[in-house]
Amino acid sequence: MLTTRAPAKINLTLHVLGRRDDGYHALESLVAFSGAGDTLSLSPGDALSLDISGPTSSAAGAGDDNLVLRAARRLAAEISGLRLGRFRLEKRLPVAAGIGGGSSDAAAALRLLAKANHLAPDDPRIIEVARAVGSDVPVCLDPQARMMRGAGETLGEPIRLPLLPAVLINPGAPVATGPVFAALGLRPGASREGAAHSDIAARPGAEELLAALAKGRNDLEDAACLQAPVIVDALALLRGAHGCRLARMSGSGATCFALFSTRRQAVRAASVIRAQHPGWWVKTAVLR
Ligand SMILES: C[C@](O)(CO)[C@H](O)COP(=O)(O)OP(=O)(O)OC[C@H]1O[C@@H](n2ccc(N)nc2=O)[C@H](O)[C@@H]1O
Ligand SMILES: Nc1ncnc2c1ncn2[C@@H]1O[C@H](COP(=O)(O)OP(=O)(O)OP(=O)(O)O)[C@@H](O)[C@H]1O
Repeated sequence: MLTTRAPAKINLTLHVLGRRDDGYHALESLVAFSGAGDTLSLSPGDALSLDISGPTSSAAGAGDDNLVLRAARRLAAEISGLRLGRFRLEKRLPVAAGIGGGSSDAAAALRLLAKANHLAPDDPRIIEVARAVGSDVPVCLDPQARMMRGAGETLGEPIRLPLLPAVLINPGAPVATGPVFAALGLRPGASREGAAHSDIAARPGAEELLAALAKGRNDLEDAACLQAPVIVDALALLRGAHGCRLARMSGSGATCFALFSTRRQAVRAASVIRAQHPGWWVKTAVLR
């Protein structure tokens, strides 16, 4: 049996530069990954199936449209004779949460199928299938911090992040990605004003990175807050936490993250928020 982790994707910045003629939005985003994630295993075989368990399995669904199965079927359509098998997904990440849980699961499925079939992880057919399954899937194929551009298909070199103790919180309101982009009201072909994204060094120091992040933003935050006003409360809680250096929403929401100087501050903030909101998903993480 082959096993891999499907870590949460965090958009440390997310700038929307405009809307392309194909309807997708042109982005610039510094993406990082957290230790929190799902676990996916594959017992290689001829028939394709998926068993799913874990606290958020019912929200993700085990049907044919699960992104694990969609990715596997698409790769099988590309590569005749592809060895498939029985996937087991332990689903822990909140669903429709702005942290790319489904995308990370799809990318994990492609990594496992590559291994089971002795394909290079960067085989062009795998990359093509990743793009077709979802905008966030390519960046999740090799989950390391990097810049993501275009609609998600253009990836920079890995960035070695400094130690960044973080807290991730999800207040439990699912947010669908399409309507949040649509709420920006951009016509195809439109471009947007806004400060350019700061350059990020290959190995930034902590203060250097925090200064670059402070100049950035998440352009989907306002639209997501209108759909799920509880995000405003989540951000306020993080910003008020002792030692919080920066708090922002990830992706199209509703998960928000905060960065701290020390792990102790992050642990303390998480336990305070957990006590105030026992129903929320609250995790400490080190971003990479
Ligand atoms: C917001 C992000 O999570 C940031 O990383 C991604 O851009 C979204 O990635 P995703 O959830 O994998 O998105 P997809 O499943 O490809 O697209 C969902 C919907 O979001 C919109 N969409 C997505 C990506 C993009 N660059 N522009 C868009 O307008 C499209 O309406 C699309 O129908
Ligand atoms: N394995 C999966 N895990 C989570 N959601 C899945 C999965 N397969 C299919 N889905 C469906 O995909 C949709 C998006 O879920 P996901 O958790 O990936 O959203 P997200 O965190 O907002 O993603 P992104 O940050 O990429 O926009 C949900 O409506 C869900 O039902």
